[in-house]
Amino acid sequence: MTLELRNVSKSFGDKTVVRDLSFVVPTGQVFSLLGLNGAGKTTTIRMILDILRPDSGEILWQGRPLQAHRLGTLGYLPEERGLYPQMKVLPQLVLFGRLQGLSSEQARQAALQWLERFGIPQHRDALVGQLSKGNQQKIQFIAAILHNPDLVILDEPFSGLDPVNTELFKSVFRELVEAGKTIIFSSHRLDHVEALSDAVGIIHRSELVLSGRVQEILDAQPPHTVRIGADPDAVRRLLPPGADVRVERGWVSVPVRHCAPDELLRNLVQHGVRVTHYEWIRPSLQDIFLEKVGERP
Ligand SMILES: Nc1ncnc2c1ncn2[C@@H]1O[C@H](COP(=O)(O)OP(=O)(O)OP(=O)(O)O)[C@@H](O)[C@H]1O
Repeated sequence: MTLELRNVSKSFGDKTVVRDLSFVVPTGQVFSLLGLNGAGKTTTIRMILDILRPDSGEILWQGRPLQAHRLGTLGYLPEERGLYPQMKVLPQLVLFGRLQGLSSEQARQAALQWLERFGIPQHRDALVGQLSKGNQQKIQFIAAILHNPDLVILDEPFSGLDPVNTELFKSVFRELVEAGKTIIFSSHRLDHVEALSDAVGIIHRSELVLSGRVQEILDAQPPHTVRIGADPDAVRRLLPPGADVRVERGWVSVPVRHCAPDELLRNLVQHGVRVTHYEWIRPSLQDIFLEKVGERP
């Protein structure tokens, strides 16, 4: 009961864009695809959607090719807007619902519920092209999930959203997870990825360079920094000259490679320095990503 990519490759001309990609997403899990611009994420998503055919390899949902499943199995939010700007919101959502196998009435009821959930029932009769960017993104999101698909693919779902709407999208996202949906999503916002995903795959130059459960990847990293609540000068005095001591918002940070953390804490206490906080910091997903791709995103 999974989405499975087995040794999938795709080239355009002589350029290989996805090379021998394999991963498994169990039903009900959230899997994030990460990578720099041009790494091959959207191409991978398009192959899962059967918009593009892999040159080799297989893509299976519940053990069968996606085309073999009933209409409406899949919901997709594309990175580029895919709406009709000259069409009104409600008729447009009804159209999308019907294309996914709903009756007009089912599509209308679902659209009205989701417009309410996203806080924009008043826009049902507006032209889509006249809505703000964030509200168009809400319509795009509704179009992806209106027909209650089992597999939901979201390409950059949070782009163009203000902080309030980002939180709203996150809460809808969590509701989809609670409802047992399998979700594949791609985002350059690694804080969202860390907060929302069960597992990630990092694609770099067309290849999967790291994949696994987020918590296991994070737990496997040794701490790289000590964050201390204490007088920065007192900390500096107890470190070798030239140690990289940073002070940010009242916290003192020292890379682990510049101090022996246990010894530093002992020394601080022995020297009577008041320590209000002492924490070992592990690399975040953003740190791990930057290390794997070796470049800034
Ligand atoms: N239809 C196509 N014909 C030729 N090259 C293509 C085609 N589609 C994508 N590419 C190339 O494949 C590479 C991967 O593109 P893709 O859109 O999959 O990257 P991405 O990881 O989604 O990037 P981004 O984060 O910028 O969306 C890019 O170099 C792109 O130019």
